[in-house]
Amino acid sequence: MPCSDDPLARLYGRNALEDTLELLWKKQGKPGKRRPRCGNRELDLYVFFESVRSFGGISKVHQNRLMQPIAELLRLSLTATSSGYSLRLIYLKWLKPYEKELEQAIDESYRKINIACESGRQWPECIWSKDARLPRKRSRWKQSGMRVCSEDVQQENLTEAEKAAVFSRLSVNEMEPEEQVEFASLLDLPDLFLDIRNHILRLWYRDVSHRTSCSDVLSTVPKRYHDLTKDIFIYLVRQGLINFGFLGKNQFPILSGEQMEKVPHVVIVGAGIAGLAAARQLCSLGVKVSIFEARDRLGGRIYTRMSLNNTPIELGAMLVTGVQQNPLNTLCRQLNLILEVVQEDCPLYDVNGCLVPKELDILAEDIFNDALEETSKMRNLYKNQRHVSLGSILKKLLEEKLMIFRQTLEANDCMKLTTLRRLVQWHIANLEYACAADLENVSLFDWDQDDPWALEGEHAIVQGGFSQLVEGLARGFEKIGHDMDNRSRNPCIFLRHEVKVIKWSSKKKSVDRGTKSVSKKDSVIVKVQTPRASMKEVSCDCVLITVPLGVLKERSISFYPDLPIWKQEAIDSLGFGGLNKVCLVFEELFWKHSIFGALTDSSNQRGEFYIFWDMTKCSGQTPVLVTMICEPFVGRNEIADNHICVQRAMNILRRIFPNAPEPKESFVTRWSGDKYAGGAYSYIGVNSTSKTYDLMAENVGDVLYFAGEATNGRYPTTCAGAFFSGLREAGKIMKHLQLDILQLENTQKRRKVSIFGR
Ligand SMILES: Cc1cc2nc3c(=O)[nH]c(=O)nc-3n(C[C@H](O)[C@H](O)[C@H](O)COP(=O)(O)OP(=O)(O)OC[C@H]3O[C@@H](n4cnc5c(N)ncnc54)[C@H](O)[C@@H]3O)c2cc1C
Repeated sequence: MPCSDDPLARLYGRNALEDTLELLWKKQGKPGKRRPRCGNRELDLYVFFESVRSFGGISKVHQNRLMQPIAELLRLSLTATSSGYSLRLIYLKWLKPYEKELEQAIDESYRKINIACESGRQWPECIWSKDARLPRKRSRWKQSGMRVCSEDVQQENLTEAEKAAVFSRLSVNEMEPEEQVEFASLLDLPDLFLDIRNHILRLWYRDVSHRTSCSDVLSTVPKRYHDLTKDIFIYLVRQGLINFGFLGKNQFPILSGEQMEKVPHVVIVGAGIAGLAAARQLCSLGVKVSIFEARDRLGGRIYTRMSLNNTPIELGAMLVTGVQQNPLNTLCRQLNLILEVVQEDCPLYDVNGCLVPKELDILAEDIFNDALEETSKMRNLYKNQRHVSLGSILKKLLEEKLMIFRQTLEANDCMKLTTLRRLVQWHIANLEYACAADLENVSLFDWDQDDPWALEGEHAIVQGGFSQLVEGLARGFEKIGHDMDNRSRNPCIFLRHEVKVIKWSSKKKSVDRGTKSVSKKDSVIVKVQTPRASMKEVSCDCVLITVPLGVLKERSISFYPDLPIWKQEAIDSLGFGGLNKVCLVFEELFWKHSIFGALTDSSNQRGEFYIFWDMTKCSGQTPVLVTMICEPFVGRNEIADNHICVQRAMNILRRIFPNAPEPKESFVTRWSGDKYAGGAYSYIGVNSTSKTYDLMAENVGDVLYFAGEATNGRYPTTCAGAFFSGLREAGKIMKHLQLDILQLENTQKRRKVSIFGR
């Protein structure tokens, strides 16, 4: 029987090994035999035994000198000679005498689980790979086709559990740094941790429309591992890795009036995706949550407006970036929404309206990418000048490359160089779109610090509009748009309620372990301006602030006492830039590409209407084009009238399509001038570093928590990053308030779950 590639089967195999060894030791009068150690750590006997077996037994391992790869499977950093020798001795002493019994017991456990899988009883379905053997390699998958309904993500060579781990952005066969901290006692047995963790993730990803309960998980796992499984389950819930989003009707427990008094109360400022993600997570655990939102709508920088003929127009975010690993993909599955993958091909039109010849287009892209690559090598050269900008170095390098190219040209070929210059400007604009900043303000050192965490997969748009995700997250919350007087037992979102003042104290609070409630003595006071412009005070145990960085920079919310200096400095130094859209609704479709670019004459216009996105698929019918205005040209367009912005966009479009008709409807955004946004998204400016994001995320004195796009250094700028940050802070608050996730689960079961989720 080969080793299993399935974590659950491995858990049963491990359990069988442990049972058998204990029995045999007991028979020999050696109960509770201590575990062998090697390289200063406890040896994982199950992995050891199965690895030796998969290599054909200890004699073969010895003959063929295979102990080194086995040491690697055991994660031992031993030299070839010492590992071979000591491991062999350990095997001969601890496992060899029991080989037969162990083989029988493990194989029997594999057989049983196989039968259970085939008959669909008792254990959940397992992927059983006949040739699978340790180690499991993390592999990637091919990009999928045009339409993604996420369950059809076909990942090659990955088992179901491995897919679940990859979906969760976790390493399949390594403990993540956070996991190592939380489960330090398992550092010697990471495979045990990983098998349980990956198994739980798999159960969740099998059906993300329902809550995966701890008892569901325990019913599948050998008793020996129940305590550990509970801990890992709680950790995964707290980290927002399972049981997030919209989980059917029975999501929120109903609290009696008396319970409402006792449970902790959390105020969330802002009903963007970060605030809603946190609110949903906290409510599902029985926390009393009140969300205050200054606008009269949900979603913040996710804003789908309906045109006159009911066509969804994305005025804010429009792309689900990296669909395969994006948690918003899971939300789309839960809400039965369809994601349409965007074709990446982006032909570029020159100022004369003709397509740029392919070879020139490729050449310009190569020049740009080479120069960009070289900027990272320049970091060493400028390491003592932290304020050097990406723009200053990149532009120098580009100029050098263009000069070299010029020397290769014939005298009559100078047109080529001019086009090449325009193309290079286009690429600069495109990077300024991604950064929401003039590259002259972007840090040379850290601008791309989030690259290692880029989410896998293509980009996609949400059919019907992005705001549906936000509406989904807000299901079950009562929306109150008038002066607040919350008698409702439902969790509430108070629209048109602007938080003006937050009074807080960093004094430690006492948590009553009996009731798990936090003493109200030092609670935070939040002052809110209601729709009728009166001020109300609300007290709570802690506040989660999810307002955009632009709002914090403006100091539109006053803190008493002031925020600590480190926090205020982080707010002041992190960059926050602009991006606007002009959305054009047409009667008929007259373009053929999903995305296309337009070159401009002068670098002084490079980011104005330089790219056009076909958003027709968002509605499915009405032709819509969206074009961008990027930094550093956002300001001058925000002061222009709408019709002027539309005409500027149309002028560019008519260079390409001279007969383009007037749009029948148009929308122009002004995110930088928006009082409740102050810009589009964050970037690492010349005064900040990647660490600034960590400071943005740090809570102040267990009472002020911060979420939102600008608090997520791994996934900044995006909706996914904002969503993650909401879950992250909900997890921190759960931990601080000592919320007992399992106790809540049991209470819900006893009450047969009364709900107010619709
Ligand atoms: C034009 C544009 C295009 C974008 N494109 C994409 C894209 O394609 N893909 C992508 O992933 N991301 C994109 N983004 C970024 C994305 O929209 C954001 O990262 C994300 O929506 C941020 O969510 P959030 O919850 O952190 O903040 P927000 O959505 O801004 O939510 C914060 C909320 O706080 C509220 N608020 C502010 N002040 C107060 C106050 N005093 N009291 C109460 N409430 C207050 C605001 O009204 C807002 O609703 C784009 C952004 C813009 C502007």
